[in-house]
Amino acid sequence: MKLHYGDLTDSSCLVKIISEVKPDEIYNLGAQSHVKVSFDLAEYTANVDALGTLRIMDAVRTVGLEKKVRFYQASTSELYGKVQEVPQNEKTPFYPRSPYGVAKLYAYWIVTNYREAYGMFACNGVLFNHESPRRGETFVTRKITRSVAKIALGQMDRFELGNLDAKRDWGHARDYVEAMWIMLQQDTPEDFVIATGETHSVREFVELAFNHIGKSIIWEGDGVNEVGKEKNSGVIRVTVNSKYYRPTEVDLLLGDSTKAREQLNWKPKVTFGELVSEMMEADLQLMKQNPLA
Ligand SMILES: C[C@H]1O[C@H](OP(=O)(O)OP(=O)(O)OC[C@H]2O[C@@H](n3cnc4c(=O)[nH]c(N)nc43)[C@H](O)[C@@H]2O)[C@@H](O)[C@@H](O)C1=O
Repeated sequence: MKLHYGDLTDSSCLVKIISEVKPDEIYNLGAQSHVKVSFDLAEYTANVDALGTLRIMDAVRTVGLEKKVRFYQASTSELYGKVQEVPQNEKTPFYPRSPYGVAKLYAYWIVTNYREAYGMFACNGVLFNHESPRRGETFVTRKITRSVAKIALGQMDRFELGNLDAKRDWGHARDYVEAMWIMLQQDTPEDFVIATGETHSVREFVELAFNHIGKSIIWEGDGVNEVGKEKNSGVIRVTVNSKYYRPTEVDLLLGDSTKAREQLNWKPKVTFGELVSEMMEADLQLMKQNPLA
């Protein structure tokens, strides 16, 4: 395996890498992927997430591999944003709610357009949130499991979150990466929703993470004044800080992956409870080994 340095904002390096490697498959997972950050870095997010996708596809055409390369685009449930129906499937209209979502909307359509215009084997995987112990520390699931692990080990007293009512269809990244690969092994390129079909609130994720360390959380107050307390001791473990709110929020995501289940014979293997446990165990280990992690 060889690592090539490159950047989605640099067309010439993309052409060089693709002409050297002559790949059979390309998985475009590159992005500024943090939704909240995209409000502060809107132009950069558009450049990387929207035009970056165009740059890769054009690089494939420039080197004459458009009939050979299979291309996977990391599309996202953030396209549904202010959801127009519940649950969301491949036919649900899009209504993105962040610069990230809008950039990914461009990417979705340029993939579709290049597939139709140039006969490229290109697929949009419309993946709902997928998590694992490798999740970045500033995404809500990992932020919770890291913080709860630190609380269990006496390294932290409490932590802050934003909107506790947001609901997400959270699956395990391992299952979802398998779906990406299966999409590219088909006879024809198509778009697929990948989701568990279950939705849970941030609040529920917190409760399960604390259950994993033998603690129950009860909630008191409203909005920014809400707190999560340990049921037995009354110690406050979670507070709300409005700095984590987004200017426009995606309140509820729930995916319908019937098409993938029927056509790709794909289904998620890891349950929500197993996902939270795996992430908790990994962060307990990490914080034991390195309290400064
Ligand atoms: C599919 C999609 O999945 C991800 O996007 P995301 O859903 O925005 O992920 P997240 O973990 O940042 O937020 C989930 C929810 O949790 C709420 N929330 C509350 N309190 C905090 C908090 O303290 N931090 C964060 N980050 N979120 C918080 C927040 O307001 C939101 O409603 C990316 O991979 C993206 O690239 C992607 O494509």
